[in-house]
Amino acid sequence: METVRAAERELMARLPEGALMQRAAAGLAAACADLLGRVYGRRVVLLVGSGDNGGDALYAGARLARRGAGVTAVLLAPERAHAAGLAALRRAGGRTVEITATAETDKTADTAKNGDTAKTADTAKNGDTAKTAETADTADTADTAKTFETAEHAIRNADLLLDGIVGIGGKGGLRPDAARLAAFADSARCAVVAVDLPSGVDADTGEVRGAAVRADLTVTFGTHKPGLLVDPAREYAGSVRLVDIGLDLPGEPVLEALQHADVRRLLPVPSGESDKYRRGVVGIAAGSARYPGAAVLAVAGALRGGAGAVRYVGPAGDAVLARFPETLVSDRGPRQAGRVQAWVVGPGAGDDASAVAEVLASDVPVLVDADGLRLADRDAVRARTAPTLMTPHAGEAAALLGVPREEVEGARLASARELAARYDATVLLKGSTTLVADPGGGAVRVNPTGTAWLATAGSGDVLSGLAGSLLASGLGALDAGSTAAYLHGLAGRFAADGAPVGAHDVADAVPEAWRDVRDLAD
Ligand SMILES: NC(=O)C1=CN([C@@H]2O[C@H](COP(=O)(O)OP(=O)(O)OC[C@H]3O[C@@H](n4cnc5c(N)ncnc54)[C@H](OP(=O)(O)O)[C@@H]3O)[C@@H](O)[C@H]2O)[C@@H](O)CC1
Ligand SMILES: Nc1ncnc2c1ncn2[C@@H]1O[C@H](COP(=O)(O)OP(=O)(O)O)[C@@H](O)[C@H]1O
Ligand SMILES: [K+]
Repeated sequence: METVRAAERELMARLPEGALMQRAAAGLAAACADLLGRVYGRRVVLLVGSGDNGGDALYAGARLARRGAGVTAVLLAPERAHAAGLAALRRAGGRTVEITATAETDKTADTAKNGDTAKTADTAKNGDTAKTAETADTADTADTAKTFETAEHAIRNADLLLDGIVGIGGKGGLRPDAARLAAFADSARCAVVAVDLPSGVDADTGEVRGAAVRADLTVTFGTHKPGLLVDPAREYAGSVRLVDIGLDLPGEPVLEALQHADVRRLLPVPSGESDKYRRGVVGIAAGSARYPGAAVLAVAGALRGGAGAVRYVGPAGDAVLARFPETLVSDRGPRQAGRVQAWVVGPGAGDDASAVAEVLASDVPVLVDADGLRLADRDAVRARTAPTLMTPHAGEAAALLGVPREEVEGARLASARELAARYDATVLLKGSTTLVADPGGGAVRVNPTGTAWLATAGSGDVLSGLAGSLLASGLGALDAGSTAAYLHGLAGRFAADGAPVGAHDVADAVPEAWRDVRDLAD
């Protein structure tokens, strides 16, 4: 987030004080109004932390109050709440509930004990304040419980809840009092809007440590924070709306997502001079007596990926030919199977280590999947001169990294990068958010088309064949992996259309995905 902060600093130096926050708050209030439909008479609750994220919530609350909403701000650290934002809310007729900090978790309780009369004066002046913290001496456990109870009551009766606890300034997991408010937000019946990002998620990595707010909508400012696009944080964010506050972000982004127009530019299209060999031949070394279906599905994907021919090597030749008579089947090992422009090795391959070693020793691009990942020698992968694309799911990535699966699922971005660095290979990490990372660093590609309907046995085999075919037709590993994931996701959506499908249905829908990209780009 340092780039965002630097861009904000630069812009703030050129703008009148508070202008950026006003832009943010205006966009936030507009998004809330859209969600509410009618603003007048609605009950809006703001969860307000001690930083500028709370300030955004307060200013947006003031705007909604001016349009007739009944707005209550729950102040997590009343003495440190954004002063101008709070004043604006009060001027607009908003109410406040002041959380008395749990003594052992927040030093502001001590400040209060020293006689913080400003708070009392404020509340007295503003007669509609729900909590009356007479003197600081009453800041005991019972008082704390009471303020939380008041907050919970307000949240239970709200039509809309804004989470302004922390934004990009949040450090580590939410502290206990903030976590308690996040839990209230979780049980709220109304829509929850996160300000900039759901409190408790890491803006840079998408990691979630401990409690975090689950939002229906996140209104984010200036730029999509990388964490909002990667699970698990993505799930906490709900849908994401970007408010342009005029930031000019320098440098390379951490994440990027292909769009239709990008994919169309990448898709190989045969020309007048093409023949089947010039379009590229992809070799599939997959399947076993136990898992012949993996070979069939990988070939099914490969036939739809742009290569001019698919060569199959392995013990499932009969099954492959029965389904796809156009396949060139060889009963010899990969080394003797004839020339290919790229290999796919591993799906359903069992323990055939020699096929994996032979393929890795070739000088053409190689995609390693499934069993192949376990059997691939790391030094052999690192020593390759042609590109290597590895396509693990979280469990396979965890085994390669020597960590529990949950660790990969909780830190997808870091895991994909780490694996790419260790193997000096491009890594496509499959799952709820598919990421493709190059070994040299640079922006990681996040696939925007995925759907949970793809979580069906064998759909990874289809993806391998598809990506291998794109490698054979000349795309680099990053482009082949991300283009395949894009088409695969679309194909999953078209095939499923809201109902369960098998992996072969996904393969059958790839041409439809291809046409969609070609026809709808721009
Ligand atoms: N800059 C700009 O121009 C613009 C910025 N904008 C907005 O500002 C936001 C960034 O504001 P920010 O930098 O004030 O930090 P913020 O996210 O409010 O958090 C810091 C506060 O949280 C606290 N805290 C920290 N960790 C915590 C935890 N684990 N659990 C609980 N509390 C924790 C921390 O407490 P402390 O550590 O100081 O005790 C501190 O008080 C940004 O996301 C966007 O919304 C927009 O208006 C556009 C213009
Ligand atoms: N929850 C999910 N949301 C979106 N895509 C998913 C989800 N779960 C799995 N997928 C996708 O489904 C495919 C499953 O592949 P994989 O795990 O290799 O299964 P298999 O080995 O059975 O083929 C991958 O493309 C993966 O990204
Ligand atoms: K927030």
